[in-house]
Amino acid sequence: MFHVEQNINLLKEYLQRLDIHIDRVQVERLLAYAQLIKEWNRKVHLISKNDVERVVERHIIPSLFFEKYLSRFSEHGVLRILDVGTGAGLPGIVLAIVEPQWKLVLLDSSRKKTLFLRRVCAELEVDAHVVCERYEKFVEGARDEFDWIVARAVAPLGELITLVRPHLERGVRLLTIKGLDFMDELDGTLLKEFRLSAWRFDKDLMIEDYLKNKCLVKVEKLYG
Ligand SMILES: C[S@@+](CC[C@H](N)C(=O)[O-])C[C@H]1O[C@@H](n2cnc3c(N)ncnc32)[C@H](O)[C@@H]1O
Repeated sequence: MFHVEQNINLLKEYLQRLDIHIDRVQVERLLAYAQLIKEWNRKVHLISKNDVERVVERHIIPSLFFEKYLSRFSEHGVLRILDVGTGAGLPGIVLAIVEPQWKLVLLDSSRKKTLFLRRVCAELEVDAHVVCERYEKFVEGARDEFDWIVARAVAPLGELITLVRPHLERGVRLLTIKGLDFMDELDGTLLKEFRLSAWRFDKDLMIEDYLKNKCLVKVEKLYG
């Protein structure tokens, strides 16, 4: 059973704690999205079975962290964001719901998952461009410019940086979410080329243990 009341309350609590202001329709869309994940997860492996009842705290709220961080860069306009390995649309769909003026491209190599994403966009009137392709192929023909790449649970940090290197070398920044021990996932030689900054949410802000040891990591190419 999906604990609707509990999820609404948790979501509202975090929106307030994170100082994110969205209207009632957007809150309903986030919850409807959580419900669609739950329903589709029976036939398509979108998230771990253990997370189905906790989709709000395990998936929606961590995706809101991305929004909170990125929103400071959008004061002067629209952000163009590529979500690499978006899976069920995390964090991309959440960003598209909360920041409908941002331009989101949701990339995943799984046909079934992109089918799900197209359904979410149609059913919830979410404006995002869904692409079913491997990043390595996508980048060959990529014409679009992006400000940021976001990625969650796609690969260990060193592998992720190596994967999206073509965009990092063009000045696009990467934002990902990791455990506090993220440096263990990295070959030190990458630090000669890339600057890493970690951003941790105030521990007191977190009411769910699962979220306490997470941080956002920004990666950008060093020049000079
Ligand atoms: C563990 S899932 C995580 C999905 C989602 N970001 C989340 O946080 O739940 C990783 C996803 O990355 C996709 N993926 C992995 N490598 C990829 C690549 N090189 N290009 C495109 N998609 C990739 C997989 O198909 C899978 O859906």
